[in-house]
Amino acid sequence: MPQPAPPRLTIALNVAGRPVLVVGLGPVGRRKAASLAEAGALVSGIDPRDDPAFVAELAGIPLARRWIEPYRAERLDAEAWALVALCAPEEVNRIAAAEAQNRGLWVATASEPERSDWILPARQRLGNSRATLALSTEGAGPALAAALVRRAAEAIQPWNDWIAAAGRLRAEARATIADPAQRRAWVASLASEPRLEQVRNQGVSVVEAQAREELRRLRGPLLNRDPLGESASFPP
Ligand SMILES: C[C@@]1(CC(=O)O)C2=NC(=C\c3[nH]c(c(CCC(=O)O)c3CC(=O)O)Cc3[nH]c(c(CC(=O)O)c3CCC(=O)O)/C=C3\N/C(=C\2)[C@@H](CCC(=O)O)[C@]3(C)CC(=O)O)/[C@H]1CCC(=O)O
Ligand SMILES: NC(=O)c1ccc[n+]([C@@H]2O[C@H](COP(=O)([O-])OP(=O)(O)OC[C@H]3O[C@@H](n4cnc5c(N)ncnc54)[C@H](O)[C@@H]3O)[C@@H](O)[C@H]2O)c1
Repeated sequence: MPQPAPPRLTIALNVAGRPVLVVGLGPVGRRKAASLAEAGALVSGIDPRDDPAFVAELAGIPLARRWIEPYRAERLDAEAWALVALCAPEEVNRIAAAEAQNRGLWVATASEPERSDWILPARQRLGNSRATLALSTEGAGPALAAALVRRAAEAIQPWNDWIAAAGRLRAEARATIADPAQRRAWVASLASEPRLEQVRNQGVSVVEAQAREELRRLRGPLLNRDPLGESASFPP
C-alpha cells in the first residue's frame, strides 16, 4: 500500500515586488490574482477573453499586466519569479503545469490540488495587526476552510490588538533588558495564560501600560550606556 503523502508545510511567503503569473482569469483566477496583488506581487494575468462582461469583472483586480491570448509557455519565462497559479480549464492547466514545473516554477493547480506545489489556504486578517490566521484543508473542503477560519478568527478576536502591543513591548524589551535569560523570560510572559486572561478582562491598553511599567523596573545596564558610544559595554 502506498504511504499517504505527509501533511504540507504552511509558510508566510514574501511576494512583494515579485512577478507572478495567473493563467485563466475566471472567478478562481481573479480570486488568486487579488490575493497575490494584496500581498504586493506584480500579477500578470493571461486569458483570451475580452468581452465587456469579463472586462467589468476584472475592474477591481490590480493586474500589473494582462495578456489577451491563450496561455503559451513563453509567458512563463518573462512573467514568473517562482509562483504560477493555474486557473484555466483542466486540460490547459495540465499542459501549463508540466511546462512550468520543467522550468522549476511552483504551480498551484486549481483543478487538481494534489498536483499543486502550493495551495492558498483560507485566510483571515486579525484586526489591524499584520497577523493572518490561515487554514488549509489541502483541498478536502475549501468552503469549510473559509468558514472555519472565520470562526477561529472570531475566537481569538480579544487578542487582535495585543499582537501589535506585544510586538512593541518585545522590541522595547530587546532594547532595555540586558540579561538574555531575563529578557526571554519576560518576553515569554507576554504570551502566558495569566497575561492573556488579563488582556481579555482588562483590555489591551491597561495591560500594555502595566507591562511597560514592569519593563521600566527591569531595565538593565543597556540603557545606561554611554550615549556617545558603546564604551560602557565594550571596554577597550
Ligand atoms: C480557501 C480558498 C482560497 C482562495 O481560493 O482564495 C480556496 N477555495 C476557496 C473557496 C471555494 N472553493 C470552492 C468553493 C465551492 C464550494 C466547495 O466546493 O467547497 C469555494 C467556496 C466559495 O467560493 O465561496 C470549490 C473548489 N475549490 C477547489 C476545487 C477543486 C477540487 O477540489 O478538486 C473546488 C471544486 C470545484 C468544482 O466543483 O469543480 C480547490 C481549491 N480551493 C482552494 C482554496 C485550494 C484548497 C484550499 C484548502 O482546502 O485548504 C484548492 C485546492 C486550490 C486552489 O484553488 O487554490 C477559497 C476561500 C475563499 C475565502 O476565504 O472566502
Ligand atoms: N468554480 C470554483 O469554485 C472552482 C474552485 C476551484 C477550482 N476550480 C477549477 O479552477 C479552474 C477555474 O475555475 P473557474 O470557476 O474560474 O472557471 P471559469 O471557466 O469561469 O474560468 C476559466 C477561465 O480560463 C480562461 N481560459 C480558457 N482557456 C484558456 C487558455 N488556453 N489560456 C488562458 N486562459 C484560458 C477562460 O477564458 C476563463 O476566463 C477550473 O479548472 C475549475 O475546475 C473551480
